[in-house]
Amino acid sequence: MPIHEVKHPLIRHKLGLMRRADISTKNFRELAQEVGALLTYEATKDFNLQEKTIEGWAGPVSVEQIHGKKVTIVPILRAGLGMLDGVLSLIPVARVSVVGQIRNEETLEASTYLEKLVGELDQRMALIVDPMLATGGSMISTIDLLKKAGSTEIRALVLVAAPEGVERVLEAHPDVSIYTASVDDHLNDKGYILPGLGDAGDKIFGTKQKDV
Ligand SMILES: O=P(O)(O)OC[C@H]1O[C@H](OP(=O)(O)OP(=O)(O)O)[C@H](O)[C@@H]1O
Ligand SMILES: O=c1cc[nH]c(=O)[nH]1
Ligand SMILES: [Mg+2]
Repeated sequence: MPIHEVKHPLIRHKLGLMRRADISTKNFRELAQEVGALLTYEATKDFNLQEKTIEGWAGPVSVEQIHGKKVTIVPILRAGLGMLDGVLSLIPVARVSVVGQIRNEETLEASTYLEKLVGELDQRMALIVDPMLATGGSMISTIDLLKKAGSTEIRALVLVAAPEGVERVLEAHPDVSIYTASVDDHLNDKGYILPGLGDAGDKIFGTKQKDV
């Protein structure tokens, strides 16, 4: 199923806390990382395991290890950095590929300003992280460039998604799975998600909130 709205009570509760208008930068940051980790838990639940015998405290013991899964985490700058540590807390050996996308606030078109990808993309699952999937432009542009660079297996982790954006992304890239804490109601006339979180980048970095 390409869209996974994760209904776990911890995620629902934490996302509810993030929606408060008066949330502090500190709390927003902490919760973005925590929900990022919980989405990672869900997005990796089909990873294959292989058995291995190791030396345990009482002799040889058979244990399970994740098999053959190299991962690159792809935070979309800026706001994606707000989830990166949460994902790394569960996949500490993952390589990080950084993509900068900025959305023109008038046209809502995304443009790429940084592309720093790790090697062997054809052998890695790419986990794109960005708190917000609004029109879908930033996500589509990121998936386009990852595929051009060799990625074949891509999953996207977003805190909140707009139905309009989900539809656009899945139309352009039906092979990509999206994991989100919520598919919200709709976009407003400025391309912001309602009820949404407001401007996630501004909340994470403590920059001035724009009039959304
Ligand atoms: O789905 P879209 O319509 O493309 O909108 C979503 C994008 O907009 C925000 O980033 P923004 O461009 O504000 O940059 P920032 O992360 O630096 O704040 C957000 O973090 C997503 O990347
Ligand atoms: O609702 C939105 C849409 C785009 N970017 C955000 O930070 N929030
Ligand atoms: Mg922003």
